[in-house]
Order: sequence, then C-alpha cells, then structure tokens
Amino acid sequence: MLRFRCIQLFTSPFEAPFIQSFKPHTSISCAQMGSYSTTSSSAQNSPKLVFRQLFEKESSTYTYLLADASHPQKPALLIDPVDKTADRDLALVKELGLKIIYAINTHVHADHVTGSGLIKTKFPGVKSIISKASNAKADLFVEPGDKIYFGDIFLEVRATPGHTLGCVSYVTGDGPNQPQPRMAFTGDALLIRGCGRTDFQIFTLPKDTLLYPAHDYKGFTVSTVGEEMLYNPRLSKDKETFKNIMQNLNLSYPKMMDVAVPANMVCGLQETKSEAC
Ligand SMILES: N[C@@H](CCC(=O)N[C@@H](CSS)C(=O)NCC(=O)O)C(=O)O
Ligand SMILES: [Fe+2]
Repeated sequence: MLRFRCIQLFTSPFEAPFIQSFKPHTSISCAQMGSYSTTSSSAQNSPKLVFRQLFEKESSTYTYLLADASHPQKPALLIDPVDKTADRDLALVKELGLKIIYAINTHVHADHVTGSGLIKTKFPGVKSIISKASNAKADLFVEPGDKIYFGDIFLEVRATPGHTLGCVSYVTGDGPNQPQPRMAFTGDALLIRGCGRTDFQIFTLPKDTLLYPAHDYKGFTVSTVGEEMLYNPRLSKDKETFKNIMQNLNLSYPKMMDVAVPANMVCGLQETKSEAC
C-alpha cells in the first residue's frame, strides 16, 4: 500500500516545508566532491545541483551545502552544520546567491554542537530537520522514505541505524531530472574506510553512489559504495569479525559529549530550549 504524506504543500516546494513520504519506500538517486555543480544531460530544464563539502577541523566534521541553481530562488540546505562554522557557511551561501531554507542533521551529534539553532536565529525562515526517531527537537521531523525537496531536487531519507538513536542518511533522488551519480550523506553510520557503527543499508545503493560521511580522521573526502564494499576494513569483514572490531575500538569519550548531546537535542541552543528549534 502506498501512503503519501506531504507537510504544508505550497505553490512551490522550496517556499515552505515540503516533505513527501512514500511508503513503501521508493528508490531514489546525484554529484561529486569538493566544489561541484552538475546538470543532468537528458533534459534542458533539469535541475542544476550546486554542491560544496565544508570542513570543521576541531571535530573533523563535514558539513554539506546543496542547492538547486536552476530554480529562480536557488533554494539551498546545509547537512550537519557546526555552530563554530555556521557564519562561514552562511557567508558562502550569500556569496553564491543562494537562499538557505533547511538546516538538516543526520543525527544528534556527540562531538560538536549543531549549527541549526544559530542559523535559525540569523535566518528565521530556515527550518531545522532531524529524524523523528532521534527524539530531538526541530521544526520538521523526517522518517525513512520521506523526500526533502529544495527546488526540483530532493533528498530521500534512509534509515541507517546503529550509531545513534534514529540516525539517518540523506540520499539524492534517482528520478529522471535528478543529478547523477547518486550521493549519500551518511552521517556517522559509514565513514570512509570506517564507520561510527554499521549500516548495511547503504550497501544496497548502486556501486557508483558517492559517499559523503559526517567525519573524516584520515584526510579522505569522498568514496563510493563499491570502494567501501571492497576496502572498508570493518564492513568488508564477516559479522563476527565486525562485532569483534567494534567491541574493541577503545575510543575515548568525546570531549564535547556532555555539552554537545544536550544542546543538539534542542537544535544547538541549549539556553533558549525549544524556542530556537
Ligand atoms: N575524539 C573525538 C571523538 C571521536 C569519535 O568518537 N568519533 C565518532 C564519531 S563523532 S560521534 C566515531 O564514531 N568514530 C569512529 C571511529 O572509528 O573513529 C572527540 O573527542 O570528539
Ligand atoms: Fe556521531
């Protein structure tokens, strides 16, 4: 049975929150690394993706900026913004002539405070998004299978459990006018040649899907599903070996844990509680 959910349908998807939910989950698809923009070759009016991979060095966090440059209003979103680099990211949004509409988190981070709340105080029209299952506060809650539109481009929400409660990945669409190859923003579920915890759902995506995690501790910037299936030293092992590796990581308690988690449950602005979310 197909269930369709649409939160606040306005004249165009980016002018207001526009999230569709299709159950059962329909398959999706987009770009490349660093500074990237692409136009689908098949249709003249197809969306043009603007893509930037941004880095916050204290927590080794990647923030991703995506926008639909073909749309007159150039709607943009940030995935996993960090409070310390929110101003830098917003300055880039302005320089590129984009309109930020969403601040999205893959999960409640333990190592840094999200920039969502801060971004919303500077741009009150921006909606924060996180998964419903995370139990964190936000303007919009997504579930696996939901589609988040910015202009004519969308991200599908994919459940990628294991790292934190309700942690999800955001995957670009595979519709006829969506940029190719697909891109998966994996949060901490899958790191390049590593993982925060496992997520085998990522490996059901096409092998040329570009993988963009929330962190990198070794200098990598992008990988593919095919590469990680072959060379990820954790996920290429059998289940027992994997369990053994993960039980013996001996990672230290994240320095920011006691500050970051409570703050990230309320959009990054703990003092003002829910108002900023
Ligand atoms: N030392 C850092 C925390 C490092 C850490 O625990 N990273 C997490 C992702 S952030 S929740 C992780 O899952 N790492 C996996 C790995 O293999 O490193 C700090 O103190 O902040
Ligand atoms: Fe994390």
